[in-house]
Amino acid sequence: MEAAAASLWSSVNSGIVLSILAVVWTMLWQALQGLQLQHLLGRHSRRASRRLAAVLDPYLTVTVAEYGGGRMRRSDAYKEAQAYLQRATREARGGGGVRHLRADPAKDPDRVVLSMADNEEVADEFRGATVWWLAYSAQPRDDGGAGGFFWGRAASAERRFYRLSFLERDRDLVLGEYLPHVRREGRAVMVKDRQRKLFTNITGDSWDSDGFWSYSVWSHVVFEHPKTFATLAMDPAKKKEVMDDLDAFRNGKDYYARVGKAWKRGYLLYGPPGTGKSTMIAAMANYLDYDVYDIELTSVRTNTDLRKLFIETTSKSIIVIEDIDCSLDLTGKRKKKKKAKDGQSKDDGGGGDKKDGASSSNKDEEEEKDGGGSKVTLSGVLNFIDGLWSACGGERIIVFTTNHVEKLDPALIRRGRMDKHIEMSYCCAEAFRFLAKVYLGVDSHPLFDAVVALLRDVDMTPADVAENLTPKGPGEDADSCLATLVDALHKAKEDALAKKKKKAKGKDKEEDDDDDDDEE
Ligand SMILES: Nc1ncnc2c1ncn2[C@@H]1O[C@H](COP(=O)(O)OP(=O)(O)OP(=O)(O)O)[C@@H](O)[C@H]1O
Ligand SMILES: [Mg+2]
Repeated sequence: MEAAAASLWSSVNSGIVLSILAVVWTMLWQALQGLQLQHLLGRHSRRASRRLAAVLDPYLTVTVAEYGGGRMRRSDAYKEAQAYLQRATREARGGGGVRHLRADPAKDPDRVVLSMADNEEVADEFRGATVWWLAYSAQPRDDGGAGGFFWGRAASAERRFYRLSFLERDRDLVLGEYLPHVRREGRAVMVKDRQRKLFTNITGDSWDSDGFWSYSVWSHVVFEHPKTFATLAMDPAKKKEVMDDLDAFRNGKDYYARVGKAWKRGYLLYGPPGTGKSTMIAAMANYLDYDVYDIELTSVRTNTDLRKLFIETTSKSIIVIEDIDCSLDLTGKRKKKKKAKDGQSKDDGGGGDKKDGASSSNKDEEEEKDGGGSKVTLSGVLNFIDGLWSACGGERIIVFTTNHVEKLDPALIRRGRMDKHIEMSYCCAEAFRFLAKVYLGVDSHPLFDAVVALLRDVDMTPADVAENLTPKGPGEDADSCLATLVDALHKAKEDALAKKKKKAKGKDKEEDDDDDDDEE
């Protein structure tokens, strides 16, 4: 009982001391403000006040190291904390802000990435709790010359750290909620700030983002395609459907986890040349803010190489195989022919080509051994789309384009592999009106009706319509461009009629020849 009373008394005492200190400190602080010394002493006095308070309510710290656990790659947690703090540094103003910044080269050569300089501290608020982040660095161990070369620049660079300090009473809040919040927000900042890339499977060595000289199955350039859905001409209802589908995919992480599906989606874009399939891919990438991996299938030697390419793609990306029907003979006929030529039974050949999943990998190896040039097979591509490996990483969209959907093997384009089939068609009235608005800035014109009527009879691609609507010189305006389009449509109509007549004539002649043969 006595002990309890003593402890109560001591906590009351410490409460009183704390209150007195707080009052004294507030008075001192106001006096300093009055003397306009806040800017000079602000940071030092804040730190001193925290040390004072720490005597009564101890601080806990968490250190985030740039290269944690002896690994060669920068730790994700460090990168996320850095991105989070970069934003906090950008947003902090006045006395609470960081005064000493560190500038690192940015991807854009004219800019720098600003972060906290060493020994700078920034305060952050989270649900009523205050935390403090301190940046500091340590010199690396000297491991004597050669090692440094092999481990790359990272080994010789200084090691950087962030130390997070918080009050013990906020322990659960900070560890359980604030730190995950920092990582999440940091990731979002990284995604927003990153420069999107267009990758191609022409291999090369390069410095990676962590300063290592590395071999990569992909090489890239910055992705800067200007096309967006706002300038893509297609049936508005169809466009909305595609955009809604992309939104559902992007926000569907929980849904995919709940139904036990890998977080990926396949799109098949089909239609005649010039109807906007490649353009649609650029619009999708810009809409989702994803990287694009463009696979040139004829340069992929084996199914194993195709798998490697897939594994090295990152999430939040669109993987594209254009003109899939032309890239390779994916129907399995090639193999049957070859086996027939070798005098082998047909039964042990092409049937297995359509197998998917991990079980087909032995078949893949067999298939890879015969034939020359690219030996990617249908089963290799099926595996690539929805084999076990394809589930790694998540958040990927796979897009195939083709001019001849009827030529593709049904196994390749069944739902589940290519979940959404989008037909890109010839220019319709809506698409024309849209293009006229985008290219000429006109909503209506006396020639619109003529164009719309002609488009009903003639197949013209959006690419051709767009070309005719593009002013070619300073004297050209909406009137002249629309007149050019009407002429082009008339000509296309005449050509189509002439072609039709010629075809009919050819057919009649063939029938006549057949009749003669019968009579003979
Ligand atoms: N629907 C469209 N909306 C706006 N512009 C379009 C559209 N379709 C085509 N274009 C324009 O036409 C050009 C060719 O289009 P694109 O390369 O996307 O055609 P494609 O369907 O991929 O053709 P291919 O089958 O030959 O690869 C692009 O530069 C684009 O600006
Ligand atoms: Mg194309």
